[in-house]
Amino acid sequence: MKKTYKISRDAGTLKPDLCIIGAGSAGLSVASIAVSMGASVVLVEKHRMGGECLNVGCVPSKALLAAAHHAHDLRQAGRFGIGTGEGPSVDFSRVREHVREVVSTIAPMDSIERYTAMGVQVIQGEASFTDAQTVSAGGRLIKARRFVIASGSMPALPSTPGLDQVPYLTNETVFDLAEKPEHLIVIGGGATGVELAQAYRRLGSEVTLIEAGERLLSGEDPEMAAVVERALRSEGVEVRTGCAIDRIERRENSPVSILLAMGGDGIDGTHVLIATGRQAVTDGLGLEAAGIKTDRSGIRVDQRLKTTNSRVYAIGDCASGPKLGGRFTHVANHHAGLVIRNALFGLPVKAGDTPIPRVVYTDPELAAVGRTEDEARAEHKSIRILRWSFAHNDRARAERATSGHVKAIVTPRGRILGCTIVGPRAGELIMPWVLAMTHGLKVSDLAGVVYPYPSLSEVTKSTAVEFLKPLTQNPWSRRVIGLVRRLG
Ligand SMILES: Cc1cc2nc3c(=O)[nH]c(=O)nc-3n(C[C@H](O)[C@H](O)[C@H](O)COP(=O)(O)OP(=O)(O)OC[C@H]3O[C@@H](n4cnc5c(N)ncnc54)[C@H](O)[C@@H]3O)c2cc1C
Ligand SMILES: NC(=O)c1ccc[n+]([C@@H]2O[C@H](COP(=O)([O-])OP(=O)(O)OC[C@H]3O[C@@H](n4cnc5c(N)ncnc54)[C@H](O)[C@@H]3O)[C@@H](O)[C@H]2O)c1
Repeated sequence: MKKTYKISRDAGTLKPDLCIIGAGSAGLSVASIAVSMGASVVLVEKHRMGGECLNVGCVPSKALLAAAHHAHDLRQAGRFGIGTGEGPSVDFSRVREHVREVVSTIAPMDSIERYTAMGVQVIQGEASFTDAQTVSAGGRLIKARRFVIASGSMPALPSTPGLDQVPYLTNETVFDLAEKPEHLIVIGGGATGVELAQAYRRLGSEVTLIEAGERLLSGEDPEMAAVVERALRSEGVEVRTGCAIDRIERRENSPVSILLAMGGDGIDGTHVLIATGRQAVTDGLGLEAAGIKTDRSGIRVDQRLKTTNSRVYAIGDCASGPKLGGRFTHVANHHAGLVIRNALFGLPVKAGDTPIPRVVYTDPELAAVGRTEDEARAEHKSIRILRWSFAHNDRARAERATSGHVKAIVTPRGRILGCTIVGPRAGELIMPWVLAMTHGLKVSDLAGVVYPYPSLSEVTKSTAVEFLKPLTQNPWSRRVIGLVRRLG
């Protein structure tokens, strides 16, 4: 389709409606929506189109997990009467090929060619503010009506003594492994650490997972995260929580050895993966020249996602502010929509207004939206907890995947405050709860919908019906039944 706008040029200076820095999930979303609405857009990327999610984050990690789950299923096949002899044989270089193929089948969606064809002007190079209204990139100056910084995040390395003396992996390098790590030590028990620990264990590595805090997945409901932790342990992942690392060193027979502050012999491994969190990418952006302030978590934004320079927004992983929703691709995409509304149409927006789901793609998966039990108790005098176990779901029984349960938190009047699901396909099953919370539906609304039998989705109904049970025990209902009986 022919575009009706032109990027105005003034002695080589580009003057688009929007200049976006970073072509990861956040930047690409803003670019594609803005250009489809008729805005002129310049998009600057210094490294790979698609950013972290496509190249070194969500996509390769889920592809690796898919391979690992297949290996696991083969080991479990005997329970279904299927013989697999010696169990799976894992060819790591072919697993890496599979991961690369998945990335490369999605890559064209994020490519320079596709965005250029849409009408976006893509500049390859590092973008840097030269003053409050100008960015320099790829030898061009850009004076946009509005700027969007979507520069993402990178691994935050711990200051552990000795780390710089050993070869270590991060999410930026781990997917390049072509050989099985005989003993992988994963440092950090957040989503990255637990997903990759399970993936490598299922692919046949010995895995030790070291977490400084008292438990894995510290942001999630403790009893639900414990189900994931138990699953990891039962598969043979050595989980060490509450462990402060004193130093890392290379020993004669071990490329990496972790020495704990509590003493002991140390943990010897062949590889170490650092999964200790993220830090926003802010270096090289020239933020000071543009009057843009940062804090420890990233580029400071208000609820409209505006930085301390009102022409400039920051979104996705690089942004820092209350209630932004966490570092997820779907949050980056959601921020993109908010910026479009505010920057192009002048409409009021407020980040934090929308319930944001989060999913850890282990087996069992853990998915959550809204408050955990502790958070709800801190805010509300009275709450009700509704539970339903996958052990009571016929489809889960048929598939022999009965570990886990749904835990919903509601007010006494049935307003949904939060829900966490740990169990098979929890990431899909969380959606009715997200929909209900987004549109202010009550838990009784979820009970009043017909669900197909036998489906996992029936756990939603079963959980919601728990809310109605006390009503059915009300003496009034017995009286009404008695009255109707007497009427014939
Ligand atoms: C192992 C792992 C698994 C994950 N799995 C999931 C998942 O399953 N689901 C989920 O929702 N999230 C997941 N995430 C998080 C998700 O990857 C991020 O939240 C998401 O990629 C953030 O997108 P973004 O656009 O903000 O940043 P990025 O994708 O990091 O993009 C930023 C881009 O900006 C570019 N850039 C930076 N500075 C400049 C500059 N000065 N000039 C030009 N370009 C610049 C960078 O090169 C980069 O391409 C995962 C993360 C990891 C590490
Ligand atoms: N499925 C998903 O959506 C998914 C998957 C992976 C990552 N992500 C996102 O990426 C972001 C980063 O996740 P992450 O897991 O890398 O980081 P994280 O910050 O969520 O977890 C890091 C963990 O490392 C621990 N830690 C820090 N320093 C340590 C040390 N020296 N020794 C031992 N433990 C230490 C912390 O206590 C914490 O539990 C998160 O926002 C997450 O939401 C999402």
